[in-house]
Amino acid sequence: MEASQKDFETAMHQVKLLKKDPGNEVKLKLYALYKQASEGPCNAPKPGIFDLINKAKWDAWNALGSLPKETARQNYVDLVASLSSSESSSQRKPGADSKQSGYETLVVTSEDSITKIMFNRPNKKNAITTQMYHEIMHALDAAGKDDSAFAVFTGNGDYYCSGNDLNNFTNVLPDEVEEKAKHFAILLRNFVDCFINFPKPLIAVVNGPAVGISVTLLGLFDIVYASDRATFHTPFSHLGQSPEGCSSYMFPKIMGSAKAAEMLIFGKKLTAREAYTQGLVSEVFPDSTFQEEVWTRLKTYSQLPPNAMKISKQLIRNVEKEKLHAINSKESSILQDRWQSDECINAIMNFFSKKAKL
Ligand SMILES: CCCC/C=C/CC(=O)SCCNC(=O)CCNC(=O)[C@H](O)C(C)(C)COP(=O)(O)OP(=O)(O)OC[C@H]1O[C@@H](n2cnc3c(N)ncnc32)[C@H](O)[C@@H]1OP(=O)(O)O
Repeated sequence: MEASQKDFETAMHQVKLLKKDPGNEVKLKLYALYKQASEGPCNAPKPGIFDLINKAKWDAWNALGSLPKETARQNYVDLVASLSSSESSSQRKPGADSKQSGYETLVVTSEDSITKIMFNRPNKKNAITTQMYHEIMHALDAAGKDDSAFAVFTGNGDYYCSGNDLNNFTNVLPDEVEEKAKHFAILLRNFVDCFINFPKPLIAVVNGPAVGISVTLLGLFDIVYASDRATFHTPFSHLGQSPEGCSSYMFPKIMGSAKAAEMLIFGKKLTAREAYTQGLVSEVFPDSTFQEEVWTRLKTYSQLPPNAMKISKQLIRNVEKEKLHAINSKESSILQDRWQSDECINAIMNFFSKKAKL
């Protein structure tokens, strides 16, 4: 059920009862969601650069873009619920719903036999930092072993995920480039291996635009539900890079080589409907009812016998597992070279000099 105005007001009251200061990042998130839910997209003039507090608040609100009021209200209620529940977790009975601790870039929750892994850097469009890669690997490992029926990825805020955080490649001295590239190739390979190996059904709830590695990985997901606001974009050539996440194999297999080439070589951005037509997405929902429809459906599916679902997923996927590992290894090693190329280094510098936003 979508959060009502009454739920929203109750949550506003609950915030005041929190005993622990949730920290500035969370407070900014609460502020932004509150403003978006009550007033809609940011319409206030941007504060001056020296007005630090008001600028941080404005940035947080503005980062929510055109997120619908209802979704903001729901996210606000969910966030307050997760803050309240983590405060009272010491009194909670074992087995009850819980937000898992130890994550800074994700919100990981277990509810209704579903492990939900939410990218949680909405101000940065959920770009994946090195820390986030590690947290995702950790969350997947735990979700594979816990008693949930399946795992669901989604994004907080207006984006699903803007792909690799390009800051991962900045502040590297010239004589460190080779070593860093090797380090990231190993990280990438290990990261994608976790998706190839994940033993249970893996579902993506694509709440908004998806870029780069967050798109390519979808070929390794079992079901992809998308809001009609979502887009799918892999600007590898623009960045002097090449495909990863086994997309060089999975995308041609899913959508045919001609369509895959438009995405992977030319960086063609697909709408949710196009991604559905091309077989990358299982179903598209209107954004206004997306969360309610998808989660109602997933809660029903999560009551199916978990072992049967797990065995079916493995039957479908395991035939190609070794091949996927080999492809992942090859893609990672090619990227290791690409990251050291002038094409790639210049493209990343352009992004940060704001000349070439993709
Ligand atoms: C180690 C393994 C490596 C695996 C390799 C994977 C390859 C890829 O994933 S390639 C794809 C990389 N991603 C991109 O190229 C996207 C870059 N971002 C953008 O083009 C735009 O930010 C956007 C289209 C996603 C959103 O544009 P919009 O105008 O709406 O918002 P912004 O003001 O640009 O973004 C807000 C804020 O977030 C920062 N940000 C967003 N995405 C990234 C990113 N991928 N890396 C770093 N930072 C990102 C953006 O800089 C803004 O930050 P400030 O508010 O501080 O300016």
